[in-house]
Amino acid sequence: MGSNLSILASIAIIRSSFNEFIPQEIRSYIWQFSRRFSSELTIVVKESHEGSTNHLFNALVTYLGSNTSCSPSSSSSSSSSSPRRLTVGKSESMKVLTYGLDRNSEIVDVFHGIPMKWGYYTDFNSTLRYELTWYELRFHKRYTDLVKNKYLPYVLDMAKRIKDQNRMVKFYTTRGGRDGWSSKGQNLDHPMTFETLAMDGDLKAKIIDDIAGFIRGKEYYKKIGKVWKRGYLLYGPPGTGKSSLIAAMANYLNYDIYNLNLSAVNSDSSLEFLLLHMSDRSILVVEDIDCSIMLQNRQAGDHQQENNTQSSRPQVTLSGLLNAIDGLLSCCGNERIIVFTTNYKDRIDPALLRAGRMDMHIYLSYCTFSTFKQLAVNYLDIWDHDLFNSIEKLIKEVQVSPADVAGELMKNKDPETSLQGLVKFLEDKKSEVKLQKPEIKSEDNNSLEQKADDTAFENKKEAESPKAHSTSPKENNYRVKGEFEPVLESILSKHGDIAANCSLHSLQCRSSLLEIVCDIIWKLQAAELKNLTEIHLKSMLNSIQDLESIKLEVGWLRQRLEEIMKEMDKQLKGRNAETIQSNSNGKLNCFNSKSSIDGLI
Ligand SMILES: Nc1ncnc2c1ncn2[C@@H]1O[C@H](COP(=O)(O)OP(=O)(O)OP(=O)(O)O)[C@@H](O)[C@H]1O
Repeated sequence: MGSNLSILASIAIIRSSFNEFIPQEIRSYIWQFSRRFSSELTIVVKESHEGSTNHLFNALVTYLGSNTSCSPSSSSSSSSSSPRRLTVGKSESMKVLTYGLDRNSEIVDVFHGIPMKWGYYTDFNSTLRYELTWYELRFHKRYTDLVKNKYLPYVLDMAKRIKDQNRMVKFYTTRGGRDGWSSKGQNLDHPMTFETLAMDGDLKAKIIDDIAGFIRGKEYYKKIGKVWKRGYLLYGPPGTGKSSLIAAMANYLNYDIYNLNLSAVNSDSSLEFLLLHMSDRSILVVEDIDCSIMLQNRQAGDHQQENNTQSSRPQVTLSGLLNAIDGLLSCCGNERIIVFTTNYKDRIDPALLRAGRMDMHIYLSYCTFSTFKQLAVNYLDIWDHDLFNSIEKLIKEVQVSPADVAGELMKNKDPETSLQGLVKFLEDKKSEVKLQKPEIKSEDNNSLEQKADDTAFENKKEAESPKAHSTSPKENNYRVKGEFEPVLESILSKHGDIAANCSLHSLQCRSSLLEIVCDIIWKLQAAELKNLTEIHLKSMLNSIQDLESIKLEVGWLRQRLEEIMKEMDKQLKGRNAETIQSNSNGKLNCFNSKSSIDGLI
């Protein structure tokens, strides 16, 4: 293969010298004469075709240009020899320098082991005062079908990919109403990549795998009859990297971002209009989906009416959004990614979150030690330091976002000073939390959220207390998400090993079931209790009944959920219809959170 290539390269050099020194007319005559005896076929690709732009010509400019600069297009199915003269330039819409064949130069592209001999020629037409340019492809006649059916489509496809890879990612925003997207789009100059994004290694690898699988999945999606799109829900506290992850995705895929501000869209038809005017290979982002519109109220009845009572301006409805995501409308685009972000996953209607709409739910957590270590590499260029041990200990004790940590690390370029600053910041946070304890415990504080915090705090305190627990997740080797560990610890401590008699025996299955229980407790004790709806409660009860059916001992939790359900019924019945419509929408607005989980764990 190597010697073949060098022979072909030498031929190309001789040909290009020949082109430089022999006049065009004589060259044409010689070629025509020699081709009578040749087994080669020549295909000519002109700049325009049937009166309009020839896309194959433009694709060749990109494809052959990239081959000359040894860029990624030299895939396993194709390799090429280098030409002697190149052109080079950079346009505003490209991230990199782009190369091209210079006039009258040639290159051999080897496709599946077969030489494809390309030449780029120009001729000045003095009558039209116009320079004609064209590419010629020469290959052995026996490969005609291969060239037509495989090679040329391959060139078109590769050129598109190379162009997409090299072009600047654009960022579009909604202009409101029927005005569509901001017309030109801004160049997205966000430097975040998966290399610089600080995140636990496994999760990062899982996300990259998922995205890579998606972009390779054209045939698979076609085969299973699904629209080629994928949804990601990014949730977690502020400053944990949701927007950064979106930027990393866009830079990895080289997809444009369409940032959809739902509150600026005044009807379902405007939303349709916007989605129809997005390009393929793009990411649709709806940030803070829980705040954008009153999407969580689907179960309460007529949305339009509901929305109109809450705001004088009509808005997008939940069914409009669902239709946009996976109704017929979604078939109008290909290779699209939809990303929702929220700080409060529980506030989103489950219909929006189900698989097929949001295929992967990604929790962005508070800063862990491994996240910190990546930030230290990014910001200070250090992999280790004497202060790392203290930081590891402190980071486990306080909840700080990667944004908080990044902010501290940015304050000083000297690692010692910067890390000392971070240690101080974490210690201050720790003592702030300690100072807040008596405040939260204050008897006369009746606010629902604080009571919920209070209970959460009590549980955390119990989990942190040095008093030995009779059963701990670690003792049982149960593995649950980090944020559930204290909850599980409290459950096991109060109720013993509730999975001991479970009919599923593997540790992994039991851990997953315990995560469901923790999730329910978490939801009950979290500050979002005021948003608890009847539908949420019913779904929790269903899960608990399923868990009981496989002998998980969660009768205590079922009983409590039933009590809450009864209380909710009582409250809803007690209110008059008008109040229900304007206020509660089936939510447990004034249920006392403390009593909902008091004594549970
Ligand atoms: N995981 C991370 N890796 C690297 N930098 C991060 C990460 N998380 C946050 N940062 C830093 O903090 C800044 C804010 O983070 P970002 O906007 O991505 O958080 P967010 O979760 O989207 O916040 P919000 O919920 O408030 O919108 C980023 O510009 C970045 O500098």
